[in-house]
Amino acid sequence: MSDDYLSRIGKLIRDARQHRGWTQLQLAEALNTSQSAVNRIERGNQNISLEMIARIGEALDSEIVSLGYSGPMHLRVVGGRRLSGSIDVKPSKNACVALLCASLLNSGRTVLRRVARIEEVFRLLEVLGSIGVRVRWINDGDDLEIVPPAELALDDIDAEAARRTRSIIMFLGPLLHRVDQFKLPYAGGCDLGTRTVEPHMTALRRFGLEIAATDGTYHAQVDRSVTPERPIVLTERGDTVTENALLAAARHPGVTVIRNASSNYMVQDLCFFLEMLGVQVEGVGTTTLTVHGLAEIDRDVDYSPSEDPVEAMSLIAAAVVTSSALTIRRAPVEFLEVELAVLEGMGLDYDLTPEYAADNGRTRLADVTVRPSKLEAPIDKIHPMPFPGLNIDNVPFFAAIAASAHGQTLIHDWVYDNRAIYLTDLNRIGGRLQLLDPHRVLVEGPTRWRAAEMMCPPALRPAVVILLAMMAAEGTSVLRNVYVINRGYQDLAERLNSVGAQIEIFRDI
Ligand SMILES: CC(=O)N[C@H]1[C@@H](OP(=O)(O)OP(=O)(O)OC[C@H]2O[C@@H](n3ccc(=O)[nH]c3=O)[C@H](O)[C@@H]2O)O[C@H](CO)[C@@H](O)[C@@H]1O
Ligand SMILES: C=C(OP(=O)(O)O)C(=O)O
Repeated sequence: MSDDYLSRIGKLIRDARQHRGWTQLQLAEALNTSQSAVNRIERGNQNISLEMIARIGEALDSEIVSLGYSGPMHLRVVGGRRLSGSIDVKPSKNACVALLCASLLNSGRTVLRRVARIEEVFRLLEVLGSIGVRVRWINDGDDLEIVPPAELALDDIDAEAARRTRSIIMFLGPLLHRVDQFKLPYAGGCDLGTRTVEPHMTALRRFGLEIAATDGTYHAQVDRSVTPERPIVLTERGDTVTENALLAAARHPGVTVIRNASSNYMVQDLCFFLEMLGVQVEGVGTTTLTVHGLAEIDRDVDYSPSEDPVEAMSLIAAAVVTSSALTIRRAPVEFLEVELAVLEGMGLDYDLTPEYAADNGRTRLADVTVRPSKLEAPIDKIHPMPFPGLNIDNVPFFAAIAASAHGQTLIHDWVYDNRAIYLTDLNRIGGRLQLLDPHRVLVEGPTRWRAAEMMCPPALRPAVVILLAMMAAEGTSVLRNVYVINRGYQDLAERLNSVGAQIEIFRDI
């Protein structure tokens, strides 16, 4: 094996070990070897047999080091199959990433239940692990346990992992209370055009944080004499900016008022978690949040993030485009009300069970049963608004649904510069979408989807929309490089197969 291979395998092993929250010594004991041998393997300084790679994979319960699993992942979709039965919605990516950042506020042990095993979470766990936070999957890998160290090793931050996620920006709020001076790599995420971080800087400046951005790095400096005496007025009602302000306010020992706050699902989950940490938050679900912060937080807490409304919408769309009868269980209906009202207007035949509480005790869930329906294009355009409007991340699914409906639908994504453009990839599998300008697409339906082979667009929701259309297209399609889908959905292919889809996963070796 060449040295390059050895160091790549060594890095995979180190990452898998850190995912499990194991020390090198623990892994050495499981393998009946010495800690120095594990250290050499991880540094790529040790020739390693195939048998040893397999044993390490087994010990760490990680496919990362399984042979043949290192290349990009692709999907082969045999379309034209109806779905049936029921499928559960998983906890949301966006709440999970906010809560992982929020765990940095707490010196105690944070347990997060049923955290989605998705790439976005994995990247943040790599970052947390690299700065010395003890993170490990417990209870058969269902739940996460997080224990920050007394001192964070911020100089050792895994910059590569950090740059692959936008959520790293939410480290700023918690970190500004822990260190006076620090560096963070620039935030990444879906390629959706320019996504400003200026609103974050404006909000956090009120807590004394000053940022200079040079060479792909944010250089942060905290002036502890600055505190938010007056209300913080957000210049845009963004989700992560609201969360960052909440995270900063949580450990500001005083009252912080945040106006024009997002009241979206992930913000609510974060507020419920903060309350569990002892931080009182008034106004949850409204656009004014009043936070009674604590200088120190040291509690052992156990929290269950709520289900993902965007995943629920994806599954509803899967049923619609494949003309299937499908029950989507544990859908957070409160965050789907406008979406369901629009679908009802288009003629969707569906019903809802009585509501029940999510495991966080607060979010309202219901099971949605969707039946095959003859859909008509909506009279008015589909456009997003901050909650309680139609969720921006659900807009792409309306493109697929509109393509199944009779007539023309105008989709207006005023938020992102690129996302509407990616929707026109649907034309390569039989869609009739016309880009009017970068924000507006006219969709003509109904569509006779046809199988094709293509690359995923570099954005999560449009990529899933392509997958759904492939499921509706007769014949075999191939969707290449689905990392972007795995950023936000756990085992999507397997779960869709469990309700009748035929999707095969394959990888380059
Ligand atoms: C990790 C996470 O939670 N990500 C979500 C979060 O990202 P996040 O909070 O990072 O969203 P951004 O800050 O990128 O905002 C989205 C876009 O909307 C614009 N904007 C936003 C609010 C507003 O009132 N006016 C305005 O113009 C921003 O300039 C930007 O272009 O919110 C987005 C919008 O709901 C969602 O798509 C993302 O899934
Ligand atoms: C845009 C999205 O996410 P992120 O903010 O993580 O890029 C999304 O979830 O569709």
